[in-house]
This record gives sequence, structure tokens and C-alpha cells, in this order.
Amino acid sequence: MKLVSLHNVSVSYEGIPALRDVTLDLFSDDFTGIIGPNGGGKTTLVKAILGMVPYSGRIEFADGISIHDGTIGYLPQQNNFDRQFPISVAEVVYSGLQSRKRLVFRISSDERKKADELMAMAGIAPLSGKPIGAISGGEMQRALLCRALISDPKLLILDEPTNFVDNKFEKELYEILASLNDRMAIVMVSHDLGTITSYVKSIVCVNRTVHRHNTNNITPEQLANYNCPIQLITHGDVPHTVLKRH
Ligand SMILES: Nc1ncnc2c1ncn2[C@@H]1O[C@H](COP(=O)(O)OP(=O)(O)OP(=O)(O)O)[C@@H](O)[C@H]1O
Repeated sequence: MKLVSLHNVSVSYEGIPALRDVTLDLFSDDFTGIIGPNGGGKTTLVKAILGMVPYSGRIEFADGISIHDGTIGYLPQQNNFDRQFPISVAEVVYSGLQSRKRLVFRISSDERKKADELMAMAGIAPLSGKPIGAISGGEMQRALLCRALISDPKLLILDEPTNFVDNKFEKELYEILASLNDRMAIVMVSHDLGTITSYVKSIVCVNRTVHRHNTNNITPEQLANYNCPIQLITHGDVPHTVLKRH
């Protein structure tokens, strides 16, 4: 089932195009990696879907999917999050419920339980009362994952979720995402095609224009043909990417 359809979507910043004429469908069973060179427009694509940047063209959402009610969970790139804000880890997680226009002090016991379960899954239960200024980047990333999940989204969008995360949690994270994919679509921006390729089911190349590959097995020729200047370097069976600036 189609969850989100973009029709001829373009985004410009101060007159400079970041995305041009993008037509793309996202489906309810997707586990999709969004890849592309630095500055290619990956974050802009995600922000357009979330209504965070003005765009021309049309974005359609399936019934029951909205950017306003928590049915789309979002883990932003961490440099966009203000760590000086004086709230605790648990409050960060609860803030994922705010799109439902609920106030923090009205959190139900079920929601508290859910937050506790998510924090336990992400390995940050002991940190729940700590201020976010006093935790590490990787711990913050885990908290933001819980925040994105607490509203039980049907679509989970993650922008570079493995920034700041150690190898152990990176692997854990991909496994958590693979199991969540039974009940939600997952769209993940990543620089590292080599690592994500064994988890994702499809790949979207973004370099001002967009091309969707309905496979996780992608060749350098395909990347070149679709204006995606990423080099694949193979070590054994695992391709690694080197991203070219342009
Ligand atoms: N708020 C903004 N104002 C002006 N230009 C912007 C803004 N945000 C992004 N851009 C520009 O738009 C282009 C696309 O940026 P975007 O962040 O979407 O790329 P990206 O593929 O996510 O990059 P990266 O891999 O470096 O995170 C870049 O040239 C960037 O400099």
C-alpha cells in the first residue's frame, strides 16, 4: 500500500534548487535507504515529506497517515537538536507524543510504561532522569529513536541515525529497525550504503533528482546511470561507498 506519494516536488533555498521535480512513492512495507552525495538533497527530501520546508508540487498521504498526529515518526539529524534545552532523557522521549497536542504532565501510565520499554530496548533506561546536556551523543541518538517510536508511527524516518553511535549499537539499531519493519515503513538516510545494504529492501538515490531502486543490490553502473555519483568499493562481498562532492 502506498503511504506517501510525491508528485513533481521541487525545493529551492534562496533560488538555488536542492530538489528538482521529484516523483516518488513510499510503501507501507518499505525498508528504504536514502543515499546520495553530500548536499544532494537527502535531508531536504525528508523535510519536504514532513512539511518542514516549502515546496512546489504535491505530496499525498494515505488515509491514516499525517505529519500532524504522530503517525510519522522522525529521528532528525542530531546537529539540529538543541542539547542545551533543560529537559531529561525521559522528557525527550515523551515529547514524541506532543504532536497529539498532549501536555507532558498528562502522560498516561500506559505511555510511561511504553517509554520505559523503549528506553530499556535502546539501553538507556538508567539514564531516564538525566538532563540531555549530560549524556553522550550516542545516548542522545538512542533517546531520539525512542522519541520517534513512542507515538507508534506507521512510517519511521531516520536521518543519519548512526552518527555518534558506536559499532555495537549501530548493529543493534539495524536489527531493531528490521524487526519494527513488520509493523511500520522505515526510511533511513545514510551515508553508508555498504552497511545498510544487507538490511534495507530498496534504495532511493538522491542527487537533486531522485531514483528509486526496488532492490538492495545495486551496481556502480546503475548508480552512474541515475545521476548518483557514489563509488562502490567492494571488500569481499560487502560494497562500501565513497561519496564524491560535487
Ligand atoms: N536552510 C538552508 N538554506 C540554504 N541552503 C540550504 C539549506 N538547507 C540545505 N541547503 C542546501 O541545499 C542542498 C541540499 O542540502 P541537504 O541538507 O538536503 O543535503 P544532504 O544530501 O542531506 O547532505 P549531507 O549528506 O551533507 O547531509 C545543499 O547544497 C545545502 O547546502
